[in-house]
Amino acid sequence: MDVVMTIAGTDSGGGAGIQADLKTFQELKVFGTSAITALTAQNTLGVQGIFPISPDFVLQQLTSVFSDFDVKAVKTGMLFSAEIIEVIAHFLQQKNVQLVIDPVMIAKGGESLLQKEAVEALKSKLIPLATVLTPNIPEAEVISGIKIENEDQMANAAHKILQYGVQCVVMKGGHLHDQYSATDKVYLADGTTFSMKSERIQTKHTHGTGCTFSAALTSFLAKGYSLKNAMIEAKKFVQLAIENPLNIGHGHGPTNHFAYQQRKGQYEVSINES
Ligand SMILES: Nc1ncnc2c1ncn2[C@@H]1O[C@H](COP(=O)(O)OP(=O)(O)O)[C@@H](O)[C@H]1O
Ligand SMILES: Cc1ncc(COP(=O)(O)OP(=O)(O)O)c(N)n1
Repeated sequence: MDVVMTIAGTDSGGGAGIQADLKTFQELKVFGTSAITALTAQNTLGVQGIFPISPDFVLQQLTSVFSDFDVKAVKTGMLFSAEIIEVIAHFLQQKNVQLVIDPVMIAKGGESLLQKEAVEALKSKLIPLATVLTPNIPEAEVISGIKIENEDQMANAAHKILQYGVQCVVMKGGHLHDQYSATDKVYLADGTTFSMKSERIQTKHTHGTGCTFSAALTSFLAKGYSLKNAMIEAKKFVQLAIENPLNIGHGHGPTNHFAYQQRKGQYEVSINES
């Protein structure tokens, strides 16, 4: 059994964060472990409270898991502070794992999940260790310092981020103003690029899509898929999760982690090489 880990914050409402990651791991038949960076009191309407965990205790969780399991791949989500990022980066730089970083900054309701002064630590300490970085458009703007309104700016931002030392950047297109499609663009350090296009689902139930995508990507990497195939299957996982909503909660509801196993044979992501 392949062992994976999520280093992230909790979501008491179960749609994002640690809960979304573990549900995704379970559906993809990898063994999920975790190190929790912060507790959030959260539901589909927003984040009502944040209780950060001390950096020492984050380290204790990492040490417990790694001293016992052969962890193949790790993903990070909500990291909250520079101090927590520094502890994680110091720990992971001594480990031989594939690392997926979802640079979570702001929740859908506008609440900050990463302190502003932590962005520098993310850029200088953690991103250089990553196999893949999966920013949404606003996160890519903060990390690169480039405003993104068109494809050229997207490419410029991705190439600037690649210079921080990460091997691959996936610019997630959920926030792009495209009525018909949700296109994620993938930029690799070797200069190759491809895009993954799917139909844009008209729904408000997209809470936790970024967490779910990065957890699925981490699972497929742990199972030995190539970077490209892991990316394509992760996109399929999140598309089916959005397309088959659970319709629970009174706000932006969670996605459906069960749908991939039920319907994966019925859906293909459209790939465009360039
Ligand atoms: N309405 C939608 N229809 C289909 N796919 C979507 C939709 N919204 C987001 N996605 C997909 O969900 C994933 C997460 O994207 P995004 O919303 O940009 O990230 P985040 O949740 O981090 O803000 C991406 O693969 C994106 O293309
Ligand atoms: C604890 C926690 N982690 C991450 C997020 C953000 O999740 P994301 O997948 O980006 O989804 P939305 O915030 O856009 O719904 C979160 N809310 N909580």
